[in-house]
Amino acid sequence: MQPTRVIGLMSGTSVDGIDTALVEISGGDLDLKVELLAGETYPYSPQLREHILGLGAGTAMSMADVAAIDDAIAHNFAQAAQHIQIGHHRATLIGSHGQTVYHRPPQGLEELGYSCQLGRGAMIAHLTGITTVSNFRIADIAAYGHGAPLVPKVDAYLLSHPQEKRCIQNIGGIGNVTYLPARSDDWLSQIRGWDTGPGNSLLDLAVQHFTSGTKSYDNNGDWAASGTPCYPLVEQWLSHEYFHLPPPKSTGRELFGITYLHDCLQDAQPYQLNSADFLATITELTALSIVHSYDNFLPRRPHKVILCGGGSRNSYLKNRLQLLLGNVPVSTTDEFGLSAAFKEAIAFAVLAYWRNINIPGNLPAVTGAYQEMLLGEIHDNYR
Ligand SMILES: Nc1ncnc2c1ncn2[C@@H]1O[C@H](COP(=O)(O)OP(=O)(O)OP(=O)(O)O)[C@@H](O)[C@H]1O
Ligand SMILES: CC(=O)N[C@H]1[C@@H]2OC[C@@H](O2)[C@@H](O)[C@@H]1O[C@H](C)C(=O)O
Repeated sequence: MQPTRVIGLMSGTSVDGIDTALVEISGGDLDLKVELLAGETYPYSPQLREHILGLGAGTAMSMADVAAIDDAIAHNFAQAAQHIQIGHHRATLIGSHGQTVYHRPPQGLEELGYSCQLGRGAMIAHLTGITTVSNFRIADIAAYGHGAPLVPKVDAYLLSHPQEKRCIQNIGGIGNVTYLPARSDDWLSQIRGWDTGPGNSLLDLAVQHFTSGTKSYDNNGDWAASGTPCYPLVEQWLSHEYFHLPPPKSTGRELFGITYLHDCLQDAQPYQLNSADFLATITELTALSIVHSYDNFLPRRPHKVILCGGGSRNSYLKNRLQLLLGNVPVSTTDEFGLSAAFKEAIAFAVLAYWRNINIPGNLPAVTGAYQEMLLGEIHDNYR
């Protein structure tokens, strides 16, 4: 059978731009094959980024303003899908995650979760003339799940190993892990995954704070590497209840966003840290929150930790993780043939492909849903 050409579109909690992957997919789950033909990140304009961040952070705006942001995101996503196809045969399917602007985890059985991604799939289908699957999280949430993380099942089929236990650690704005036991008869039910807490969100906000917005992130982690972590502060911050909550769990900028950063800056005042020390301290919080969550919530440490997401390019953070994990080697998915920068976009292409052939996309043991669900709403090509 001919492989299906699919575009994956994703803009994550860093709101830095639209990660776009053009892939060829064949097989189902166990025989899944994915080849990346092209990958590109198309940045948002500074104004649109500001509006999206403002909306997420609770800036008061009218419904008309929200509609304009929603439309602008859909147009940008459609444009990204058009651009990525230049020089290639046309895709027949798009999987669009959209732009998360709000995420509320469920509260037991009392209150379902709520997760809002803007950039309507129907608009993208209309503008591109390509059938588009979008709104992936709602079906899992309706089944009492968190609606996140959704990438673990894709990780399972692309990165699991017959003998090794692996942790696939995404470091985006928020961090999330997929724990993959060695592939055996009942391995799928033993996969775990959760949001570990802050990835780059606090680091990025701190860099913007110290540079009055002239820099948006700590390139390579060089600035943090020139400072020294303040461990009493790291300990204090690690006592936050999120880090002690057992999975399934998910979070977002609602918790680890600007208000959290302001609290951290206030906590740091008595220690009179300079900016480098503060960044080193936030980096240490990120690294330790990841490693502690493995120690607290996994049956045992994995054989390998494999990083992806923009934070995998932060050498200082990567080195700190390696030091804390001792003899467990830390690498990136690039070394396993899967682009660390585009893995999430690729995953939403796969989830759309699965939706189209009626393969469920969530793992109930990860999201907490009571059953497997078909993820995503299909918007036909209206042309
Ligand atoms: N060279 C680099 N050095 C240090 N950090 C980097 C580098 N490149 C990217 N980053 C970090 O990665 C972030 C973007 O990561 P990514 O695109 O994976 O996040 P996201 O997909 O928006 O988030 P999420 O996975 O939470 O949805 C940037 O905001 C920056 O903090
Ligand atoms: C609501 C939302 O967009 N959550 C994202 C976010 O970014 C990282 C972490 O928090 C993750 O759980 C999730 O995304 C990935 C793609 C997922 O669903 O697997």
